[in-house]
Amino acid sequence: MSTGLPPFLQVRGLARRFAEGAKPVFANVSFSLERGEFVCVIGHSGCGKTTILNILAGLDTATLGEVTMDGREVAGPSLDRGVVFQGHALMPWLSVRGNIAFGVRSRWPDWSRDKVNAHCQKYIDLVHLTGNETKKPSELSGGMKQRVGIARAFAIQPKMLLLDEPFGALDALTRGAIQEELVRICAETHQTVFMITHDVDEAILLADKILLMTNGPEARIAEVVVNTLPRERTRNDIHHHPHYYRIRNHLVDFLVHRSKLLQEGRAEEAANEDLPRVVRPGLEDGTVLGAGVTPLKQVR
Ligand SMILES: Nc1ncnc2c1ncn2[C@@H]1O[C@H](COP(=O)(O)OP(=O)(O)OP(=O)(O)O)[C@@H](O)[C@H]1O
Repeated sequence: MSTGLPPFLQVRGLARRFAEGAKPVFANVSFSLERGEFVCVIGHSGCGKTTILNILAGLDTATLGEVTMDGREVAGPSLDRGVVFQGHALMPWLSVRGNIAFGVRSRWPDWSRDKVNAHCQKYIDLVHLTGNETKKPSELSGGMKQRVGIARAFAIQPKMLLLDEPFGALDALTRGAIQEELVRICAETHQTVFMITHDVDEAILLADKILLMTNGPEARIAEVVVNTLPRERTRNDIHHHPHYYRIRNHLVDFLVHRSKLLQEGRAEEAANEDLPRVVRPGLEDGTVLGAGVTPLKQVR
């Protein structure tokens, strides 16, 4: 239901060009997130997903367009936004606790050592790393390192969490376990999340909305798929839901066929009305998606 307030995160008309005279990697990218929403973005390699995430993080600057979060323009990195990279990017000389404490001390410089440690412990426990506090990254498995990355991002209590394929390098079992932890932590903390993934099942498990990007150059968001599965879902039961395969087939069909057709301007051939809730942000006329998102088609 609309509150009449601007969305928590508003992205308008974003474009990024890396060389003078070259086509932009993506153009007219517009979307919004509400507080507490979990959004995944899916698109082929090179369409600009990481670049968009970096712009949201304040680590890169758009050639055109603007990003506002909580009413303020994003103009540089901030502890209001926590980032988890695929390669976890831990500081190898610091322990598990040290890696997490680093951001916590920056966020709350006045806190005592005991308070910092107690705060870190809460997040170490949350990601089930209790007992590993003094280990260095070299002593941890890939899954444990990724848990440290997640704990570090959550511990600064960011207004928004940005996840760049955080589970891409993990084996299927570890990935599943951490995905479920992420679902649990997000439910407990009502965290707002923007996440890149190549895995459609991961997107259906985690996301409230799935942004589908066409191929680059000049990639754009062609559809916003609203996940109609109940939010209380687990990896083990999700495929029993009657909508599961409809949503999954829609996403796979987009990646296999429609993303390319849309990039070639063949929007009519790419039309697909097989889902109950799909928003097409200004597919033909380039209308900016934002506060005025309109479901152009709702098929039941
Ligand atoms: N700093 C840069 N300088 C020049 N080109 C860049 C730079 N960063 C990204 N690019 C180019 O922009 C395009 C989009 O890159 P980006 O990493 O954002 O894509 P992606 O969708 O995240 O890809 P993947 O799924 O493979 O991670 C690529 O063609 C890449 O080579």
